[in-house]
Formats: sequence, C-alpha cells, structure tokens
Amino acid sequence: MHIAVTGNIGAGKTTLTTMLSKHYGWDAQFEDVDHNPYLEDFYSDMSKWSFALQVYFLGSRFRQVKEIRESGKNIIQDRTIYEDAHIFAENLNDMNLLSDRDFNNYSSVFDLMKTFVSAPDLLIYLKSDVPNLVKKIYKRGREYEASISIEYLSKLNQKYEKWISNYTEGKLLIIEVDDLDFVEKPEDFGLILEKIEAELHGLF
Ligand SMILES: Nc1ncnc2c1ncn2[C@@H]1O[C@H](COP(=O)(O)OP(=O)(O)O)[C@@H](O)[C@H]1O
Ligand SMILES: Nc1ncnc2c1ncn2[C@H]1C[C@H](O)[C@@H](COP(=O)(O)O)O1
Repeated sequence: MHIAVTGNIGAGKTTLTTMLSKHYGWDAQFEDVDHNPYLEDFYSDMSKWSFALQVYFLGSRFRQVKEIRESGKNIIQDRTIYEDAHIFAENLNDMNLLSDRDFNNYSSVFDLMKTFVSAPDLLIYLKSDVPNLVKKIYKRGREYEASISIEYLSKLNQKYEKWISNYTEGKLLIIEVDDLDFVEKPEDFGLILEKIEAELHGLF
C-alpha cells in the first residue's frame, strides 16, 4: 500500500504523514528539507537558485520512488514527484523565475522519469486557504520561509486546484483542513481515518 499526502506549503502534510505512519505502523517518507543544500539560498534569490533546487528535489523524489517500488512495504509519503514538476517548476517558469530553456530541460528529464513512477494507491490532498497556510508557516517558524509571499502561495494554490481537478491517475481524497485541528483534536484525526478507510475499503 502506498499513500501520498499532497498540498501547499504549510497545509499539514508532514504532521499528517507522521500521525498516519504511527497510527498504521507504516514507514514514512519525508521531503529532503533540513539537509537540502539549496532551499535557504532559493528563498533568498529564487531566480538564481530555482534550477538547482528543482534538479535537487527531482533527484531526491525519484530516489523515493525507487525505494517505494523496491521495498514492497506499506508507505506513507509526504509530497509526490508530480508536485515538483506540475506545481513548483511550472509556477517558477510562469513567474519568470525559471527560464524557458531551463524549464524545458527540466521537463524532458521529468517526462523520462515519469515513465518509472506509479501513482499512489491513494492521494490525500490537504486543501487550505492562503491565510491559514501563512499562519501555519509562521507557527512552524523556519526562518528562511519568512520571505514567502502571499502571491507565491496563491499561485501555488491555483496550480494545486488545477492539478487536482485533472488528477485521474488513482484514488483521490480531498480534505479541507482549515476547519480541522487533527493535531489537538483526536475526533478530527478520527474523521480523517474514517475517510481514508472508506476510500481504501477492501485493501486494508
Ligand atoms: N490541522 C492542523 N491544525 C493545527 N495545526 C496544524 C494542522 N496541520 C498542521 N499544523 C501545524 O502547522 C505547521 C505546518 O505543518 P506541516 O505539517 O509542517 O505542513 P507541511 O508539511 O504541509 O508544510 C506545523 O507547526 C503543524 O503543527
Ligand atoms: N519542487 C520544489 N520547488 C520549490 N520549493 C519546494 C519544492 N518542494 C518543496 N519545496 C519547499 C517548500 C517548503 O519551503 C519546503 C518544504 O515543503 P513543505 O510543503 O513545507 O513540506 O520545501
């Protein structure tokens, strides 16, 4: 079984991935954030570092894809490789922070990698409004994320909505998280578990 949690920056992916992995006793795969050699530089100068960061995330995410294929274990994954290409790289190109030449180069590598990627059994999209994303990013308190603009988050949210509305690769569960506090309220976490189990009925 492979479940992936998707959503904008600050939506709660890492928190929910951790809770689900503990609850079901499954392995968790997290994004390469704390040891990422480009992320901090990227936020100080997006145009300069966008290509290097995208190549880094693509490689790191493809390594996870390979591990999922080879491990045969039940895995819950924090963000997918699709988001790097269809959300982040595309948005940077739209914002002229990643040139057409670099974006085309990146996309041809991504298209090749995609042929090895299997969709998760279930994709859980954590949908959140920009003001709530801002609050959670602030609460998390990574210093280099203080420069993230409302415009950047809004554009990413628009990309997420478009991508999710066209997602047909596998089962999809959309959870509106703004009125849920699955961290402090066990009943809210319970609601999420019920929805997951309804989607995966028969596979558990
Ligand atoms: N549903 C929620 N209710 C309250 N706080 C939340 C919720 N989801 C996430 N948080 C908090 O918001 C911050 C960002 O969450 P995180 O899981 O790191 O998001 P992501 O991995 O999507 O960027 C963390 O401090 C986390 O504790
Ligand atoms: N592909 C990406 N391009 C730019 N930035 C990215 C990409 N993937 C992740 N990120 C950033 C966004 C956040 O600052 C950190 C961690 O993501 P989060 O949504 O908070 O788990 O990496």
